[in-house]
Amino acid sequence: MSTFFSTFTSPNPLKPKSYLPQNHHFSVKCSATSASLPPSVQTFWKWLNDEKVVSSKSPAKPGMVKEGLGLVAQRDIGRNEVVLEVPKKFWINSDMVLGSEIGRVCDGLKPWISVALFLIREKLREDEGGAYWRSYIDILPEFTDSTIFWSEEELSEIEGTQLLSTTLSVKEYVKNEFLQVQEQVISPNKRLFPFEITLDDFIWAFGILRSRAFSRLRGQNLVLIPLADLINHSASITTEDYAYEIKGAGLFSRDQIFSLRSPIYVKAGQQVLIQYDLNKSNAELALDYGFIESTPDRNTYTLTLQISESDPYFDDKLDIAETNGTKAVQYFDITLGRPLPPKMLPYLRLVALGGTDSFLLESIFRNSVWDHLELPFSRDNEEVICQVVRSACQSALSSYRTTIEEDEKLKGGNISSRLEIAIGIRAGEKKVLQQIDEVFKEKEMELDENEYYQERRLRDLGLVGEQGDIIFWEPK
Ligand SMILES: C[S@@+](CC[C@H](N)C(=O)[O-])C[C@H]1O[C@@H](n2cnc3c(N)ncnc32)[C@H](O)[C@@H]1O
Repeated sequence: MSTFFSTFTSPNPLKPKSYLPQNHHFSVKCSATSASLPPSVQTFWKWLNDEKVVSSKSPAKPGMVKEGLGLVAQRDIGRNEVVLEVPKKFWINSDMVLGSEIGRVCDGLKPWISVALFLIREKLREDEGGAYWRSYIDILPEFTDSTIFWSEEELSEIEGTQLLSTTLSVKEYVKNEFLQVQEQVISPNKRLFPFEITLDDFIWAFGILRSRAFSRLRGQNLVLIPLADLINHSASITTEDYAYEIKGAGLFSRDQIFSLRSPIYVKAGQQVLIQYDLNKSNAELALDYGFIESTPDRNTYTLTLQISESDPYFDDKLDIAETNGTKAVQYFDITLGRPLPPKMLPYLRLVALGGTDSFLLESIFRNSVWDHLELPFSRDNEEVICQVVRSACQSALSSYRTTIEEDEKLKGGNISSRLEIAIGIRAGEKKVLQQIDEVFKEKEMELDENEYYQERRLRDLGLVGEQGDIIFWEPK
């Protein structure tokens, strides 16, 4: 049985927030000095020294910080200065796993599954062969505050949120992948996996990869880089430049190295931090890493709109939607404080089009239909989209257990980090829903003032006077 099984049940959400890294095997009370480093981190650092990845002159080394482990500057580090470099030999990715003892049984597996199997095996094995990666595996946390590690009680704090359904779907996905790999790879190869591997082990490995693997690198879609994966995130670093890259190891070398730079000037003793991803929503941050930001535009809500297959005009509508870069089922991410996505209103008007307005679906309008739908098309059509969206918002708002005001009161109190995430997520989603509702409420109030397609058309033909009156040619 894995050692982390017992710690899998996460801390009580009502427990006071603690910055101590309780998710690692060790517990340390003070911060950022090498003397306070737990033995496992010291062993890891010695391993890296012995392997010549680092030296006493390295600009940064592991330290205890409020986010758990982190990288602490040993001296002043300039903006864009290289903080560490890790040669390919120390990377853990699917290619490396294919060349390892379990490689022959991992051929054809999804990259993340083979790396997960590798991590779990290195964690659970007790034979001599496990010595090489032991010091790295030992510094990996048992869990993070990612919602995939939350207990049912903790998850009940995000009841009604989109994050809850995403978390449950992700866990279901991991479970299905686990059952499959257990049947096809683990069970038939008892010699390679002579220990029990549980779903919790698999969720642990998934959580490690989601929170620590680097992606979008040259030729590397998923790679764990020991040491570099100690870098923590800072909300106040907003530079979009990548802080890390893969490059050649030198002029006369074919080897590759992973290089991490500091995006800002860091004083000796301070933590080196980077921006993980400016484009991730709070729900994504909570799911991947187990933290959120207070920046308003990290709050999003995804509206799913669709052209119903039972719509008598389904084929025409789908053709128009696809010609304009949308689909039969279309997701629109709405962000707090930002305008609606540009294609959302035309899409909504298209979905709602019917009755006497359906002439617009005729093929002679195919090239101009989307332009017409950029503006209110008819009063009926505009009224329908307002009603549909407002009632969807109100129904979604009624599925949360708390109001925004109740959430605001709880914020800032003596609460656990997970409860803080839960409150931030549910308040954020509700704010976005209210914002959407507000937009369509205003549109409802403008229904009588809008100019619709027919009026625009008459005006274009010169048939509407300055005051909006229709010009008739009276017989003289
Ligand atoms: C790449 S690891 C960084 C090393 C990690 N702190 C550790 O102790 O091993 C990413 C994890 O660090 C923690 N973390 C990083 N930045 C954070 C932040 N700004 N606030 C809270 N936790 C953070 C989260 O647990 C996240 O899943």
